[in-house]
Amino acid sequence: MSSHLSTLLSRMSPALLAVLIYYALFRILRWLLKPLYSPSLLRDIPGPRPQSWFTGASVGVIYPSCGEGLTRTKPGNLGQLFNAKGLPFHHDLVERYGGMIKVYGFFGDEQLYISDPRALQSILGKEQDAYEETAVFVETNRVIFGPGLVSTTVLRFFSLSLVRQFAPFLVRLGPAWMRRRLVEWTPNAAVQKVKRMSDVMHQTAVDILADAREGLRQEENDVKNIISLLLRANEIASAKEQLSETELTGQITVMVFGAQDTSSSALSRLLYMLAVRPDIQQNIRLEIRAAHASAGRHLNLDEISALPWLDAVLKETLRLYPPVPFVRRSALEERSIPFSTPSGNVSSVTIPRGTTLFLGIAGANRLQTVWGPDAAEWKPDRWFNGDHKVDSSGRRLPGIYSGIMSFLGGQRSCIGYKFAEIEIKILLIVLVSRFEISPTKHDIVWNLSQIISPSVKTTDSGHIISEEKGLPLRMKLIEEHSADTEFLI
Ligand code: HEM
Repeated sequence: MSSHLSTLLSRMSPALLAVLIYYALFRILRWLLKPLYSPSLLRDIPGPRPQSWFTGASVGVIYPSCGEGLTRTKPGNLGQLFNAKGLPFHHDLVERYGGMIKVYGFFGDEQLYISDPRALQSILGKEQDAYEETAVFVETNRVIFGPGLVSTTVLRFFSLSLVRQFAPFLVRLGPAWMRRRLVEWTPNAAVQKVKRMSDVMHQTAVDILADAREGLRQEENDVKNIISLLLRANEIASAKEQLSETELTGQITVMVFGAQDTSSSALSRLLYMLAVRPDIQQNIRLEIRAAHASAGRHLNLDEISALPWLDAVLKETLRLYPPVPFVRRSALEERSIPFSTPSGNVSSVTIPRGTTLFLGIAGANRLQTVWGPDAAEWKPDRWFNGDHKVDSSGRRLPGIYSGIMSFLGGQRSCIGYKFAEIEIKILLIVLVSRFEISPTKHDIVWNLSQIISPSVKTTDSGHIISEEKGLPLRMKLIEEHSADTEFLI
């Protein structure tokens, strides 16, 4: 390939070559100077000062509360928004600058970080057709969840979170088999780990499809699980609408893994909160016992839904600790986004086509204007105090689940939120009625990736010396249940 290029260049007349080089330089210069002659439409939006033009400057300040992981990164770096230890940074950002914030991506690219209810209503509501998932999100998912498409990382010196930004470009590097080879040859442990993960996900999806087909064959029409229903619907769809085998596998992967890590993240945080708050754990236990005593049999879905402490604890934990703290969108065309200013007035900002928006799920879930001055505290009983989930101008957050944003809102909100709710409640009923849950002496940290996950931190003189994924908790069997062979649920 390079010999072709050098042959081509050697045959080109020097004059033509010079014109091409000058033209390329002109385009680059024009792009670099654009901010000087065309003032930014986002110039009045507050936000942290840019410090690095190349990697984007998310913040001009190092937040002491962000922990060692963040203070170790260079200031003014996209890595801060995507840093594994960057959760407090996201919280501080919204507390400091409010619901509409300007942050910076690569090459000074201006982006918005939005938690304001009015703006979110517009983006996820009546204007939702003007926004789409970012190319980064789509391509990364295609790379990781799509079969044989592992092609992210030839840039071994970048961390994976940063590499994610390059996925849209890298995914165009030739056909799938070539990208696969590139990844196989990349001498980087993180890249190889993603490749193995992707392979396991793909193989699992293939196995699930095969099992579902076998189940359908044996049980004919009496199959009710979601994957068999999908397969059957696909079989009877017209040829034009039918999903290919690759698309089917991709759907299964997204469904299984979109459901798994989010739910397990939520459950981890719930168990942890109950461990550190034995009083509230006991409230749940008592109401479960009372419900069992009055029903005298397994609780049905309505009876489970009617347990007030269980419900309040789930809502409050998902509010304060959403497993997915933000999602991103890209503007398909120029749009105006209305938002409330700190003084309570309505303002608006016009965003150019292609602007990247961070939809701040965690930020919106903690807005004092919506949740009150104790917004940053875990207080399940706030859910007993009536509906105060509107901001000062009467705006509700457009979250699909009780006005919290954890499952998002609008047409691309979580399709599995009801399933997640009931699944988590059933698991908690089983665990809390059988075990007393308490914390261990381990130091737990909550890591930010696309989804939050816990790990155990070992420190020496204030420095992290090791970290291991997991959440050790003490589970003590409650005496009266030691002879149980069956749970009442
Ligand atoms: C606590 C558990 C869960 C949380 C916090 C959660 C959160 C979310 C969020 C925030 C989104 C929007 C992502 C975006 O637009 O970028 C989403 C989408 C999605 N979720 Fe969940 N989810 C959970 C459980 C589940 C379960 C159990 C399933 C499946 C049974 C599921 C399936 C999906 C799917 C397929 C989408 C994509 C929907 C679309 O793009 O149209 N999720 N989820």
